[in-house]
Amino acid sequence: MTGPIRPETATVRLSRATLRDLPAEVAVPDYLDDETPVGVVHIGVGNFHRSHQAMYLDRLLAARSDGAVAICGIGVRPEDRPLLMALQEQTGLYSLSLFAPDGTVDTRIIGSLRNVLLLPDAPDDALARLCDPEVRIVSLTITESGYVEDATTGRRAADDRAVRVETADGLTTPQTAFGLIVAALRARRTAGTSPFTVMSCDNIQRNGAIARASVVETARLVDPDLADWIDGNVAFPSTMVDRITPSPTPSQLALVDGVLGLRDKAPVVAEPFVQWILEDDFPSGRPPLEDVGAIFTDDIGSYESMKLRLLNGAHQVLAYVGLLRGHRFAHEAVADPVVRHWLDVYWRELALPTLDLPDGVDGDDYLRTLLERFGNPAIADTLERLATDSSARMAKFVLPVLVDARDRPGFAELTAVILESWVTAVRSSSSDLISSGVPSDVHAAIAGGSPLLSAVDWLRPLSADPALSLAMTAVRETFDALGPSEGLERLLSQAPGCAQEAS
Ligand SMILES: NC(=O)c1ccc[n+]([C@@H]2O[C@H](COP(=O)([O-])OP(=O)(O)OC[C@H]3O[C@@H](n4cnc5c(N)ncnc54)[C@H](O)[C@@H]3O)[C@@H](O)[C@H]2O)c1
Ligand SMILES: O=P(O)(O)OC[C@@H](O)[C@@H](O)[C@H](O)[C@H](O)CO
Repeated sequence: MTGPIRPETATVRLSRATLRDLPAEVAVPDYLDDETPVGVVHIGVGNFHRSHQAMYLDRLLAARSDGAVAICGIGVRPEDRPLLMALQEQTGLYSLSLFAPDGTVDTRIIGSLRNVLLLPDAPDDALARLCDPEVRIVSLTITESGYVEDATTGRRAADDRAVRVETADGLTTPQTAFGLIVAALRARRTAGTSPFTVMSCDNIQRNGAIARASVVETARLVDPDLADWIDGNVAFPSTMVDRITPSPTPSQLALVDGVLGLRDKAPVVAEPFVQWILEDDFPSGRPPLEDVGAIFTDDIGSYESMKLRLLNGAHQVLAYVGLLRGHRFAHEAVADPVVRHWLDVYWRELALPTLDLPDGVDGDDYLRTLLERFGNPAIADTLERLATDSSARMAKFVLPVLVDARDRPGFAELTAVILESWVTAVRSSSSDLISSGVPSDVHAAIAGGSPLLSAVDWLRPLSADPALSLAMTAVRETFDALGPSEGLERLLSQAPGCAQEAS
């Protein structure tokens, strides 16, 4: 979803030299000439990293905080080349514009990304960066599908084609994020340099454990002793990250151009809301992120579950029900009473009862804030973005709710609507982004009309529920008879909890 990369024009470009030409209301970094070291290497320099972690480090650098560090960004996929080149030309500078629901836009230039490089173009430089003793953290936003080992889905590093290729030659030329991390940890161990901490910032429950398994099992394919050393000596804290960060729309790009008065080829737009909760497990040291709003906790699991089930899970329901109701943007979908009500049913009948909320968090407040965030028209989040990579997202965000909600009243009927809306929206979508995120087993089940519950691997935990199969047939019949949009309206009137007005 990274992009768009904007074409070359004659317009003056964002650069260190043109910072002084920006209007006074655009905050600019005044720390670019200092000697602050690069202390973090980040893999996956997409939109989100630049609206979130890079912004937190920008705040620390701007405050001249002890322990502030700059970032080196690395892309591992050739598709990242245009964005990374644009950032290189701008010496890592880019604008971050926060679009508030009232239409105000707050733009600042972020300077924490000291340099960027692409692994396939500069493998030696990339490895050298990770081996620099000043680097204490290697962080990741490589999407949920980027992790190669996951006990809950049965995914194994040994089955990953790219990992197999790079480990077959002993990781002399790492190609993946995990190959690069393992090669660097091996070199640091040999050199007697303490290991860095690996920090996943992807939306995955227990992202630290999934990152650990992905690194350790990649290492095991090259050297079992190294794998055990990594397992015993490297920290993998879990994190919960939150800020809705879509790809900019053309009108947002035009607005950012107008604000800057010059051309930024790599702008980021996001909502004003931001949250970062971390497990405090950084034995090699870390920046004082708590000074700029991050929260360290011993209770990371309950923050993760809350966010993944209530926000990301609801994004899935919103996307498929919203698409079937004919909407394009998240804010349009939540303004539709039928979609809004389905969201409320998902939250109150299924997701919320499965959660132990973190101390001090009120569920009603959290949901109210989510509705405001989803309803932000200025951010213009598309349902297409939310429906991308849908099979992985349904498995990670929605399935855990459904598994834990099996004894809830109305479970079969509500789950049937969620699953059938997903399949129907995916089947009827003309978007390549949406259909390419659905693996072949799901496509085969959809095309062959075979029962979804037994055909799709990640749905197996629900496959032994005959009431659910029956309810899914009933939903399909309603969609066939009335069309999905009207069908959703009809089914809503029969859904448990819908007599109560959505709060
Ligand atoms: N965008 C958001 O609102 C948001 C909010 C919270 C968390 N996140 C997390 O950040 C991730 C990235 O989101 P984004 O908005 O930056 O997306 P993006 O499309 O802008 O960037 C994705 C990045 O991931 C990299 N990537 C994808 N697959 C990879 C793989 N197999 N190996 C290595 N790198 C890979 C890409 O090269 C790119 O750099 C999400 O999947 C999610 O886990 C995003
Ligand atoms: O980016 P993903 O794949 O984790 O999920 C899609 C959206 O739900 C997600 O990007 C949210 O916008 C984000 O998690 C908000 O913090």
